[in-house]
Amino acid sequence: MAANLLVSEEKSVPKSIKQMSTDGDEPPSQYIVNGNSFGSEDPSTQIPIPIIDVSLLSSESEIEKLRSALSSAGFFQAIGHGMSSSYLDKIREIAKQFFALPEEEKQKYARAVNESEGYGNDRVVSDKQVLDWSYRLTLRVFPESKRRLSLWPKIPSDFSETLMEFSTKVKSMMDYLLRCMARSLNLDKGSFVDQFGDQPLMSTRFNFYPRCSRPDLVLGVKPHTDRSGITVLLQDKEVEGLQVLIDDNWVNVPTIPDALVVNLGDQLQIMSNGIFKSIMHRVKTNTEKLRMSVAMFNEPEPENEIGPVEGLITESQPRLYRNVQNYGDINYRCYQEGKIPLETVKFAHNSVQR
Ligand SMILES: O=C(O)CCC(=O)C(=O)O
Ligand SMILES: [Fe+2]
Repeated sequence: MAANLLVSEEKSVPKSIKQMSTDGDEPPSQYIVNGNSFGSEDPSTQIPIPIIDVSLLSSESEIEKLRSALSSAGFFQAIGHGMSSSYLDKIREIAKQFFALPEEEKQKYARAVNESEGYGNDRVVSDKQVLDWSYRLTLRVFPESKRRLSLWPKIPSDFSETLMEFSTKVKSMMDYLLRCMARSLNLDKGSFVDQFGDQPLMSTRFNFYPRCSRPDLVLGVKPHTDRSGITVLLQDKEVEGLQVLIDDNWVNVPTIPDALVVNLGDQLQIMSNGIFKSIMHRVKTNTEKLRMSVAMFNEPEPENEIGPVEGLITESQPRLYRNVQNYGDINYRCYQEGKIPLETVKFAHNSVQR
């Protein structure tokens, strides 16, 4: 069934986004978002984006701020994470240098059709799919044994070393945050992080969004929730574009140069029995400036069965989700079939609770 939905990625778009961007072309129909533009954009709606100081999370007041941010929006800007401004600039710099390489050089790391790792555009899974106005380089960083080093750029020469170091730092921040999240709900501190297992999957995605002549019609990334457990995002230092859906309004996430955006993915919504939210987000395009970002996604070992933490299942808050294995596959299949992945793993209340 699903295989029928796969279309040839090569055939789908004749002219590259880069070329269309340079030529100022009117984007072709495959890129036009119509009909599914749920949520409204009202610049007068000022919803403040929570800021959490990671270095203060030993205090009860900051933990409470964390709980409140994750249970309302599932999302915050992290400061006090120990990575300096110049260090974060170094990460932005390797992204910038890679994307500035001639296309021919970048193609050495091209993503194979129907694979997720490597350099290229949006992965095409359906004829009906609206395409993202972006290029990305996706690389698995953990477990180390699953790195495909042939896809790691040789230029700039410090790319691999810089990425390995950044991944290690982000991973340890994520593990710490997962413990704090459990603490914020009065759970054992391993309640979430232990579900990731010994060999969680962590990938990085370098995103590059060229200028676009029709930001009113074309998105850098379509509305989605992340399939991960937890995502950390380094935004462009100057150019905004990320928006989150809060109370049916698309809210801009301002760029704070030293902050890392943290958002939960679907698998934390499952583990927290729906208390924490996996936020819907998207990326806008713009006519003036290109934008870059670096996302790190961490998700449980696929063989691990994950599910709502027992302590969060109560009479007033019954089990919302069933236990699942390999949520990544479920998410991918749903995406192909146009279903909302989290809806398909909801617990049927007439079955026996485990
Ligand atoms: O570029 C961004 O700001 C966000 C990208 C994103 O949501 C993703 O890669 O999943
Ligand atoms: Fe995302």
